[in-house]
Amino acid sequence: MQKVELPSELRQQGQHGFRPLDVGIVGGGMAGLYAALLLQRAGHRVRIFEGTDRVGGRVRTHHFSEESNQYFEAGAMRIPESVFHTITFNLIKFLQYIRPALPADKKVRLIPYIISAPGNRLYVNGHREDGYHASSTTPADIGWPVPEKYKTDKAEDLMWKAIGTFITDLEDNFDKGFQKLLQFDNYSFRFYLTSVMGWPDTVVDFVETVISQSNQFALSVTEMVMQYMDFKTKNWWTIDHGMNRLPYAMAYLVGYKNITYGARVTGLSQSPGKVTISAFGYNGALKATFDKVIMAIPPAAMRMIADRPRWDPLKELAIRTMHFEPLYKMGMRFKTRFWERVQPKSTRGGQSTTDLPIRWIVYPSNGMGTSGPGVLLIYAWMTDANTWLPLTPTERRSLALHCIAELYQGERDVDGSKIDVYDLLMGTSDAIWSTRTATGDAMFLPGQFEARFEIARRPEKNIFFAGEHLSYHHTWISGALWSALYTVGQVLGIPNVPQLAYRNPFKNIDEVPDDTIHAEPPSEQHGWIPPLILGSRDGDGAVPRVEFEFKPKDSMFGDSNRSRWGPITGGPGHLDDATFPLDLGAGISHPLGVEISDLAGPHALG
Ligand SMILES: Cc1cc2nc3c(=O)[nH]c(=O)nc-3n(C[C@H](O)[C@H](O)[C@H](O)COP(=O)(O)OP(=O)(O)OC[C@H]3O[C@@H](n4cnc5c(N)ncnc54)[C@H](O)[C@@H]3O)c2cc1C
Repeated sequence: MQKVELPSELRQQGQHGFRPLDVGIVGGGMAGLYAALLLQRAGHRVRIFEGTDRVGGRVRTHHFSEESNQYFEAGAMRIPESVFHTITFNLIKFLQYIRPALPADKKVRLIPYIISAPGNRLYVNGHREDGYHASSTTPADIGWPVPEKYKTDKAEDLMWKAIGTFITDLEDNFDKGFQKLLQFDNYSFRFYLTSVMGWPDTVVDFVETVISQSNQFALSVTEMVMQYMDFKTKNWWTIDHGMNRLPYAMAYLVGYKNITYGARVTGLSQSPGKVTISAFGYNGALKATFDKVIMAIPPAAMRMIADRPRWDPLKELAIRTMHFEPLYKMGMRFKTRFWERVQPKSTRGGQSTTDLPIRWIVYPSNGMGTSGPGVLLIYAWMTDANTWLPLTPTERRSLALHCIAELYQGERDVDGSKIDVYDLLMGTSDAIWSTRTATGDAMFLPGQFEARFEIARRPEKNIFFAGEHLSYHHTWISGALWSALYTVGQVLGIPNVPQLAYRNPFKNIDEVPDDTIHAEPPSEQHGWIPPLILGSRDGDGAVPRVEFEFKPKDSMFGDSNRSRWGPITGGPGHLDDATFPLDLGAGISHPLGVEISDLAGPHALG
């Protein structure tokens, strides 16, 4: 047996007499799932309450059909290979190397994501331009009216002049760099560009149009710098068969018996050393009492929990004001991957930029070069996303088709036929991230990092808070994971909880054979077996011992079951898996998940 050593904090915990905590986690997105696995790795028992019928939250792949590559990412779609995303890559490695291995349909495999490619287009104010690297466009290229001295400046060079120094500082030393950045937190990015950089408005507008989306520069300097530091990354990745694989693999490891679906948490109450969660679903109402609770939900969802303690006024202010921007995505399935066939400007992967309502067209990096149908993605942020909200699903489909038709007007397929997108369309599906849940992405307004961030992630006795918005790295999965890591540290009272990684929690991994992963406890010969459990493999050892009460909704049961009506209770010592509900029924009485509208193409509708 190899000699392995656990991080001292976890070791100490074992030596001082370990008592597993029962932790309730509200929200089965990336933050909730990651927190669950970290806690289980440290020997604690968790139960996730998820309001919808699936885990993953804003990581969501929508499949049009079972055939390969017929999907689009309604939520997260790509991971930049940059230092701030190491936590995500580490998680992926952990999932890849864990033994026993994940079932085939949960395996997570990275494939390259192409961020830009020859043939990508730029179409602004009716000007067409080869948009390969849209950010290298100059005002002169697209006839944008700017003072003479800016006419031949590339958008990316202008942007680098404005924020390059911040990014270099962050890369050198994140904490110091972030403090420096915070000096400008009260400035909107637009104000910074005009007042500190001295740019004329027209130059600001040009850069915002080509590099970003409408009104993004109203966000804080801090937010914009953090957002743009990743976009200069060269290598990007996505997950084969869809990003869904990531949360689904995590949920499998957490153990399905530790997740209750369709459970919208509507109440929280605190008593000394305990927190009681009330959840409501189509099938009934549930109350369960835990040692600690992590709220891994966005602030707007937190606001919708009316029945909860009122905390510090500044915390309530933070929950009320932390800004999220709307995001809109539509997957459009066509009979051919015409964008890869159109002559002469065909393209594989990358994205086109336009000022039309569709804003960005993302060409799939999966299935490139295959024949048969393919799926395009259109993607709009903030004000550009809002445009879509008042339209009906059919109007949204018509508008998107109209825009695509304008972009490919008069062009021909490699076989000589005219590109007729109306005829080629097989179906659309879209996701409006801002309607039901107010969860686009966290995008802080001026002053919000400085004044809202720390108080928002401060625990309230035994209630803790996690989620992408409580990280420095908004809009990314890595932000959600970082926030969970930090929060689990608060829960356990350990400052540096190791990430889930191929090499953790062992320090001297070099002595551990490559095919051994750290879900297996080291041997007893080291004097102590670490409390290392995972819900999928540790049987009832991983199931929380909690008191609970479940009141099934009468109408759900026929007369023969009448004797089961009324509260079902359970608690430490007599917990019975079968009675702790694993699904309260989702989506009917409390629609909570993102709205996804599926439509067939206009011709299919006849
Ligand atoms: C359109 C879009 C594109 C994105 N693109 C990328 C990308 O390319 N790369 C990248 O890394 N990241 C991307 N992101 C960001 C990334 O998806 C998020 O940062 C991350 O998934 C957020 O995870 P979370 O756990 O903090 O929140 P969420 O995913 O929002 O999870 C919260 C969960 O809580 C549940 N919930 C809410 N209220 C309740 C309640 N009262 N009771 C019970 N459950 C509740 C929700 O249903 C949800 O499942 C994108 C996001 C979107 C929306």
